[in-house]
Amino acid sequence: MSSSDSGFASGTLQSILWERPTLHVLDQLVLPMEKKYIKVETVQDTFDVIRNMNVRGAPLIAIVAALGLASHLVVFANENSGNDGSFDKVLDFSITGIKKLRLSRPTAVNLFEAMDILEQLVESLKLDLNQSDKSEQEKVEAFVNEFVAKCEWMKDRDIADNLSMGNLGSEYLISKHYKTNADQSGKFSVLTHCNTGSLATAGYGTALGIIRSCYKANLGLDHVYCTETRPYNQGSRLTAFELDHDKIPYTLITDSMKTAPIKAIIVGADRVCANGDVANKIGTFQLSLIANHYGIDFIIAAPTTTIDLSLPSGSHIPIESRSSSEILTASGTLIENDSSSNRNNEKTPQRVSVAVAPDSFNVWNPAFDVTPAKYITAIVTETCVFLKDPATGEFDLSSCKK
Ligand SMILES: CSC[C@H]1O[C@H](OP(=O)(O)O)[C@H](O)[C@@H]1O
Repeated sequence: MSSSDSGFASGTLQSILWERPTLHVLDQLVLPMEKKYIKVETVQDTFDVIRNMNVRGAPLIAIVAALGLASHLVVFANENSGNDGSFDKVLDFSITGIKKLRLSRPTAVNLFEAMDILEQLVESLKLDLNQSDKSEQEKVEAFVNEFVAKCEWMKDRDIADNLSMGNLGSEYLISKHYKTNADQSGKFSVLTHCNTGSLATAGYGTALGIIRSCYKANLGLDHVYCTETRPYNQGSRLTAFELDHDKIPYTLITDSMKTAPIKAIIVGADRVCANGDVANKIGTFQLSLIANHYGIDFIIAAPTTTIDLSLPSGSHIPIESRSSSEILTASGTLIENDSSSNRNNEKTPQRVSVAVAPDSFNVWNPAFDVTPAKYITAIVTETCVFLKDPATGEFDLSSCKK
């Protein structure tokens, strides 16, 4: 089932709609031309919307996985309530769902952090409830309530992290006293890549959250350049849309353009390693080289749920390779076409894909690349801004250096 409205209501940009136990996700494959929510009812639905990138973004992937599993668990528990062995069935269902969702996308560590939390919760509740004198039905009810509450906690934690990161990152940017123009007015612009806003998280965003906070502070940031971010076009379809929606001055540019008058590049992350190497959307690494060539700051914004201290460096990060069709075609939306009008003769957008090369051409489509820590100026999280130790030139992500 999906609810849609063509064009854009002035409502807030909500990547997910959660009304326990029902989950709808905003279909990002048809944004910005169409606002359509998809109801996610099963673990398979959840896997599919993540795998197919109806929803995307490191934090959002984790939260949709958790809430999608929670939604299906409630229905499964109701269908099995009162039957013998229903508690064991619910435990098995949860573990099986967690294992399946771990396979949806490999690079963003947030997904695995969330699945680890849920797996540990299942194990601890299994022990506690089996040691209790509760009935089978009471065990199931207690388990489901705890599981769903934990998933809702992840959603709320993400929003809180983003707001905190926004403040810390804004303070950091302003502390740099960038002077872009001759009048030394302190006005400056930044560039961002891919989408790291409300559409990549449960709300507000990471790098785009910092941009939102800094712009609202009215202490310098007055323009944002965003790259289109081929092949999925997160920048042209999602980030430009978010900036337009928030009335933050922006300019959309191609991925190859590097002539913008910027003072910093600020991007998100899908996985930050122990040494500060970062996996992020393909094209990020070359931006870090450009930043270092021109001597401008290259800043990573990521909640601590994106930090993976188990990996010593970026060479250990699994990089997702996606379908060649995503590169061989440019997807868009057909607006002006008589055949696309509905029975009321209103123009309804139709999603179209146009071939940019024959499908016989050889393609390589890695969704991410790795930026070495040496090209990174700062890593902003919700708890602190990590800077390199001047003595070693290295990040120590186990402690915060403001
Ligand atoms: C807020 S982190 C978003 C992060 O995720 C994006 O990847 P994808 O759109 O493929 O999920 C991109 O790497 C962003 O930086």
